[in-house]
Amino acid sequence: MEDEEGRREMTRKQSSRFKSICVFCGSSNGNKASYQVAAIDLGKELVARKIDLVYGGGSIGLMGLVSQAVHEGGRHVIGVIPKLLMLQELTGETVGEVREVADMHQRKAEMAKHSDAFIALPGGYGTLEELLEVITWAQLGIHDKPVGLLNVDGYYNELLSFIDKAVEEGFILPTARHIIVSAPTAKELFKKLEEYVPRHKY
Ligand SMILES: CC(C)=CCNc1ncnc2c1ncn2[C@@H]1O[C@H](COP(=O)(O)O)[C@@H](O)[C@H]1O
Repeated sequence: MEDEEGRREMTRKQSSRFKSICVFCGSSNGNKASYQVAAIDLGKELVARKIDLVYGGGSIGLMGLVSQAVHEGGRHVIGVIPKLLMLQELTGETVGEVREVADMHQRKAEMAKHSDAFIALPGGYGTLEELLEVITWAQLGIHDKPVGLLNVDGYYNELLSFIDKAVEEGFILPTARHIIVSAPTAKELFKKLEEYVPRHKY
Protein backbone atom coordinates (compact mmCIF):
# COMPACT_ATOMS: atom_id res chain seq x y z
CA MET A 1 0.00 0.00 0.00
CA GLU A 2 2.81 2.37 0.98
CA ASP A 3 4.64 1.37 -2.20
CA GLU A 4 1.57 2.23 -4.25
CA GLU A 5 1.34 5.62 -2.52
CA GLY A 6 5.06 6.16 -3.15
CA ARG A 7 4.65 5.32 -6.86
CA ARG A 8 1.75 7.76 -7.16
CA GLU A 9 3.88 10.47 -5.49
CA MET A 10 6.75 9.79 -7.94
CA THR A 11 4.41 10.05 -10.93
CA ARG A 12 2.97 13.27 -9.55
CA LYS A 13 6.44 14.71 -9.15
CA GLN A 14 7.58 13.69 -12.60
CA SER A 15 4.74 15.33 -14.45
CA SER A 16 3.90 18.99 -14.28
CA ARG A 17 1.92 21.18 -16.65
CA PHE A 18 4.70 23.77 -16.22
CA LYS A 19 8.02 23.69 -18.04
CA SER A 20 9.34 26.90 -16.59
CA ILE A 21 8.35 29.07 -13.62
CA CYS A 22 9.31 32.64 -12.81
CA VAL A 23 10.09 33.22 -9.12
CA PHE A 24 9.94 36.66 -7.54
CA CYS A 25 11.60 36.96 -4.14
CA GLY A 26 13.63 39.08 -1.79
CA SER A 27 17.08 40.28 -2.68
CA SER A 28 17.52 40.00 1.12
CA ASN A 29 17.39 36.86 3.27
CA GLY A 30 14.77 38.08 5.73
CA ASN A 31 15.11 37.75 9.49
CA LYS A 32 13.77 34.23 9.94
CA ALA A 33 15.52 31.02 8.93
CA SER A 34 12.14 29.75 7.69
CA TYR A 35 12.26 32.17 4.73
CA GLN A 36 15.61 30.80 3.61
CA VAL A 37 14.48 27.20 4.16
CA ALA A 38 11.35 27.90 2.08
CA ALA A 39 13.44 29.34 -0.79
CA ILE A 40 15.63 26.22 -0.90
CA ASP A 41 12.57 23.99 -0.54
CA LEU A 42 10.87 25.73 -3.48
CA GLY A 43 14.02 25.24 -5.56
CA LYS A 44 14.05 21.52 -4.74
CA GLU A 45 10.34 21.18 -5.54
CA LEU A 46 10.98 22.74 -8.98
CA VAL A 47 13.76 20.21 -9.55
CA ALA A 48 11.57 17.27 -8.42
CA ARG A 49 8.89 18.37 -10.88
CA LYS A 50 11.43 18.93 -13.70
CA ILE A 51 10.62 22.63 -13.94
CA ASP A 52 13.18 25.25 -15.03
CA LEU A 53 13.62 28.58 -13.24
CA VAL A 54 13.41 32.15 -14.50
CA TYR A 55 14.34 34.84 -11.98
CA GLY A 56 15.88 38.27 -11.56
CA GLY A 57 19.49 37.03 -11.60
CA GLY A 58 22.29 37.33 -9.08
CA SER A 59 23.09 35.48 -5.88
CA ILE A 60 21.88 37.84 -3.18
CA GLY A 61 19.21 36.96 -0.61
CA LEU A 62 16.44 34.46 -1.33
CA MET A 63 17.10 34.97 -5.06
CA GLY A 64 20.49 33.34 -4.62
CA LEU A 65 19.16 30.45 -2.51
CA VAL A 66 16.37 29.44 -4.88
CA SER A 67 18.55 29.74 -8.00
CA GLN A 68 21.41 27.72 -6.47
CA ALA A 69 19.01 24.95 -5.39
CA VAL A 70 17.57 24.68 -8.92
CA HIS A 71 21.01 24.86 -10.58
CA GLU A 72 22.48 22.23 -8.24
CA GLY A 73 19.48 20.00 -8.95
CA GLY A 74 20.38 20.07 -12.66
CA ARG A 75 17.52 22.19 -14.01
CA HIS A 76 17.99 25.17 -16.30
CA VAL A 77 18.19 28.61 -14.68
CA ILE A 78 17.71 31.87 -16.57
CA GLY A 79 18.66 35.07 -14.75
CA VAL A 80 17.36 38.23 -16.42
CA ILE A 81 19.48 41.19 -15.39
CA PRO A 82 19.25 44.87 -16.43
CA LYS A 83 22.56 46.39 -17.59
CA LEU A 84 22.55 48.67 -14.55
CA LEU A 85 22.62 45.70 -12.15
CA MET A 86 25.15 43.65 -14.13
CA LEU A 87 28.00 44.66 -11.79
CA GLN A 88 28.83 41.54 -9.78
CA GLU A 89 29.56 43.50 -6.63
CA LEU A 90 25.88 44.54 -6.59
CA THR A 91 24.09 41.28 -7.32
CA GLY A 92 26.76 38.58 -6.96
CA GLU A 93 27.36 35.84 -9.50
CA THR A 94 24.39 34.40 -11.41
CA VAL A 95 24.21 30.62 -11.88
CA GLY A 96 23.06 29.17 -15.21
CA GLU A 97 22.17 31.37 -18.17
CA VAL A 98 22.35 35.16 -17.91
CA ARG A 99 20.19 37.36 -20.14
CA GLU A 100 21.16 41.01 -20.16
CA VAL A 101 18.30 43.47 -20.74
CA ALA A 102 18.14 47.25 -21.13
CA ASP A 103 16.08 48.12 -18.05
CA MET A 104 13.67 46.92 -15.33
CA HIS A 105 10.66 47.10 -17.68
CA GLN A 106 12.30 44.87 -20.26
CA ARG A 107 13.38 42.55 -17.46
CA LYS A 108 9.80 41.94 -16.33
CA ALA A 109 8.55 41.42 -19.87
CA GLU A 110 11.37 38.95 -20.53
CA MET A 111 10.78 37.07 -17.25
CA ALA A 112 7.06 36.75 -18.05
CA LYS A 113 7.68 35.67 -21.65
CA HIS A 114 9.84 32.71 -20.66
CA SER A 115 7.63 31.23 -17.93
CA ASP A 116 4.34 29.30 -17.63
CA ALA A 117 3.52 30.48 -14.10
CA PHE A 118 4.73 32.87 -11.40
CA ILE A 119 5.53 32.27 -7.74
CA ALA A 120 6.35 34.91 -5.14
CA LEU A 121 8.36 34.03 -2.05
CA PRO A 122 8.66 36.57 0.77
CA GLY A 123 10.32 39.79 -0.36
CA GLY A 124 10.17 43.58 -0.27
CA TYR A 125 9.12 46.37 -2.65
CA GLY A 126 10.66 44.69 -5.70
CA THR A 127 8.84 41.42 -5.07
CA LEU A 128 5.53 43.15 -4.35
CA GLU A 129 5.79 45.24 -7.49
CA GLU A 130 6.55 42.21 -9.66
CA LEU A 131 3.76 40.17 -8.04
CA LEU A 132 1.12 42.88 -8.36
CA GLU A 133 2.00 43.50 -11.98
CA VAL A 134 1.48 39.87 -13.04
CA ILE A 135 -1.79 39.80 -11.05
CA THR A 136 -2.93 42.95 -12.89
CA TRP A 137 -1.98 41.40 -16.24
CA ALA A 138 -4.00 38.27 -15.33
CA GLN A 139 -6.98 40.46 -14.39
CA LEU A 140 -6.81 42.18 -17.77
CA GLY A 141 -6.52 38.87 -19.60
CA ILE A 142 -3.03 39.73 -20.91
CA HIS A 143 -1.97 36.27 -19.75
CA ASP A 144 -3.65 33.18 -18.30
CA LYS A 145 -0.69 31.98 -16.26
CA PRO A 146 -1.25 31.04 -12.61
CA VAL A 147 0.17 33.31 -9.91
CA GLY A 148 1.20 31.64 -6.65
CA LEU A 149 2.00 33.25 -3.33
CA LEU A 150 4.19 31.22 -0.98
CA ASN A 151 2.87 32.51 2.33
CA VAL A 152 5.78 31.34 4.49
CA ASP A 153 5.00 31.65 8.21
CA GLY A 154 2.04 33.93 7.39
CA TYR A 155 4.37 36.57 5.91
CA TYR A 156 1.67 37.66 3.42
CA ASN A 157 -1.36 37.43 5.75
CA GLU A 158 -1.81 41.20 5.91
CA LEU A 159 -1.53 41.54 2.13
CA LEU A 160 -4.19 38.85 1.65
CA SER A 161 -6.44 40.57 4.24
CA PHE A 162 -5.94 43.87 2.46
CA ILE A 163 -6.96 42.31 -0.85
CA ASP A 164 -10.11 40.92 0.84
CA LYS A 165 -10.80 44.45 2.09
CA ALA A 166 -10.35 45.85 -1.43
CA VAL A 167 -12.94 43.31 -2.64
CA GLU A 168 -15.32 44.27 0.20
CA GLU A 169 -14.86 47.97 -0.58
CA GLY A 170 -15.61 47.45 -4.25
CA PHE A 171 -12.15 48.02 -5.74
CA ILE A 172 -11.37 44.45 -6.74
CA LEU A 173 -13.99 42.29 -8.42
CA PRO A 174 -14.86 39.17 -6.40
CA THR A 175 -14.20 37.22 -9.63
CA ALA A 176 -10.63 38.56 -9.63
CA ARG A 177 -9.93 37.53 -6.02
CA HIS A 178 -9.08 33.98 -7.05
CA ILE A 179 -6.17 35.12 -9.24
CA ILE A 180 -3.80 34.85 -6.27
CA VAL A 181 -3.31 31.25 -5.29
CA SER A 182 -1.66 31.01 -1.88
CA ALA A 183 -0.33 28.25 0.34
CA PRO A 184 2.14 27.95 3.23
CA THR A 185 4.43 25.35 1.62
CA ALA A 186 5.78 24.72 -1.88
CA LYS A 187 4.10 21.29 -2.08
CA GLU A 188 0.64 22.66 -1.21
CA LEU A 189 1.13 25.61 -3.54
CA PHE A 190 2.05 23.34 -6.45
CA LYS A 191 -1.02 21.21 -5.89
CA LYS A 192 -3.19 24.32 -6.26
CA LEU A 193 -1.24 25.77 -9.20
CA GLU A 194 -1.43 22.51 -11.15
CA GLU A 195 -5.23 22.58 -10.72
CA TYR A 196 -5.67 26.32 -11.39
CA VAL A 197 -8.22 27.27 -14.04
CA PRO A 198 -8.28 30.96 -15.12
CA ARG A 199 -11.70 32.54 -14.61
CA HIS A 200 -11.13 36.24 -15.16
CA LYS A 201 -14.01 38.36 -16.40
CA TYR A 202 -12.57 40.20 -19.37
C1 LIG B 1 21.62 48.25 -6.55
C2 LIG B 1 21.50 46.93 -5.84
C3 LIG B 1 21.79 46.89 -4.38
C4 LIG B 1 21.12 45.85 -6.55
C5 LIG B 1 20.84 44.52 -6.01
N1 LIG B 1 19.45 44.32 -6.00
C6 LIG B 1 18.80 43.53 -6.87
N2 LIG B 1 19.42 42.68 -7.68
C7 LIG B 1 18.68 41.92 -8.52
N3 LIG B 1 17.32 41.99 -8.60
C8 LIG B 1 16.67 42.82 -7.79
C9 LIG B 1 17.41 43.62 -6.89
N4 LIG B 1 16.53 44.38 -6.21
C10 LIG B 1 15.29 44.03 -6.66
N5 LIG B 1 15.36 43.09 -7.61
C11 LIG B 1 14.16 42.51 -8.29
O1 LIG B 1 13.08 42.69 -7.39
C12 LIG B 1 12.87 41.51 -6.61
C13 LIG B 1 13.51 41.65 -5.26
O2 LIG B 1 13.30 42.92 -4.72
P1 LIG B 1 13.07 43.09 -3.14
O3 LIG B 1 14.29 42.59 -2.47
O4 LIG B 1 11.84 42.26 -2.83
O5 LIG B 1 12.83 44.56 -2.97
C14 LIG B 1 13.51 40.35 -7.36
O6 LIG B 1 12.52 39.40 -7.76
C15 LIG B 1 14.24 41.00 -8.51
O7 LIG B 1 13.67 40.66 -9.76
